[in-house]
Amino acid sequence: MVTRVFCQTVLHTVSARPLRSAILRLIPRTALLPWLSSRAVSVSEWPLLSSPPRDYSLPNPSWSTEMRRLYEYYDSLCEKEMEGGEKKPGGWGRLPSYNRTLKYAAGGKCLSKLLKEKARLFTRNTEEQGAAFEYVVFMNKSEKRCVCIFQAGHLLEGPPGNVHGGAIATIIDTSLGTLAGYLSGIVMTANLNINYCSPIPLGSVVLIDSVLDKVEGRKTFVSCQVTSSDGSKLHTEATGLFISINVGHLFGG
Ligand SMILES: CCCCC/C=C\C/C=C\C/C=C\C/C=C\CCCC(=O)SCCNC(=O)CCNC(=O)[C@H](O)C(C)(C)COP(=O)(O)OP(=O)(O)OC[C@H]1O[C@@H](n2cnc3c(N)ncnc32)[C@H](O)[C@@H]1OP(=O)(O)O
Repeated sequence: MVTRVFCQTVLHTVSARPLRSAILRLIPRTALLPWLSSRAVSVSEWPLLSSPPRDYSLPNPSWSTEMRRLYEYYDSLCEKEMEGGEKKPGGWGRLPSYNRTLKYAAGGKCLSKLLKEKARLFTRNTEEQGAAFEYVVFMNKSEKRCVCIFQAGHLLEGPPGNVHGGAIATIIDTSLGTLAGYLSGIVMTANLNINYCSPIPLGSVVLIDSVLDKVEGRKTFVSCQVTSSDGSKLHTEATGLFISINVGHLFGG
């Protein structure tokens, strides 16, 4: 039962296939239900979850016209199922985003001691829409690239009227970490190198365009540029090194 809930949770919260596979490898094969083995499971197929968790990557009323315009643009590039079951190829896919990665596994044998009930993903830790990090990540698997559309809320102030450098580092880490995790499985940030070129006004919408530079064994090197939404102004540039880990490393192993 616990295993089943854990599997559901992983499938529900982790959209990147390598990362998802890595987590599911933790679970004895015999315990996996046949329907979990090789396919994505839609929310409606999860009878154990009373209500699906909120997907924070979907538009909400706090999103500005520019944020919505960019969302709709990238959404239009996404692979979509058309009438008759045919898939419209697009190359892009939107990654869902939740605030409690392993909430439903909290009753698990070893996980119960390790997971904190009150823990929340840092970038999704307020329910107040528009207050902090409003963002959505679109992934392009074949280009090994992702674009994060980010609207910075009023709680992220650093220099008056502008976004805090730590908040910028956070959304960069999130974008680069999402790309590295999507491509390489479970990873941790080992190094982030950031150049702040021009301030980001609070409330504005920026694009974080991240690409894979190279993979060397356990090391995934990625980089990104943060620009104004029309691409005319460079706000920030960064490189990141992410190291593939075994999941036990997260729990002191
Ligand atoms: C239950 C499972 C749950 C899994 C998660 C599931 C779902 C997630 C879902 C949603 C999340 C959504 C989005 C993700 C968003 C953001 C991601 C945020 C990521 C973070 O916010 S994460 C926190 C900050 N992060 C740390 O807290 C790391 C602390 N740190 C360590 O934990 C270790 O330090 C580690 C693991 C990094 C390496 O340790 P290690 O022992 O495994 O490996 P080792 O040291 O041997 O290094 C191997 C090779 O990397 C080279 N190397 C290492 N470090 C280097 C450096 N700094 N510069 C240059 N090269 C370096 C070595 O030189 C060697 O290279 P070589 O092989 O060539 O010799």
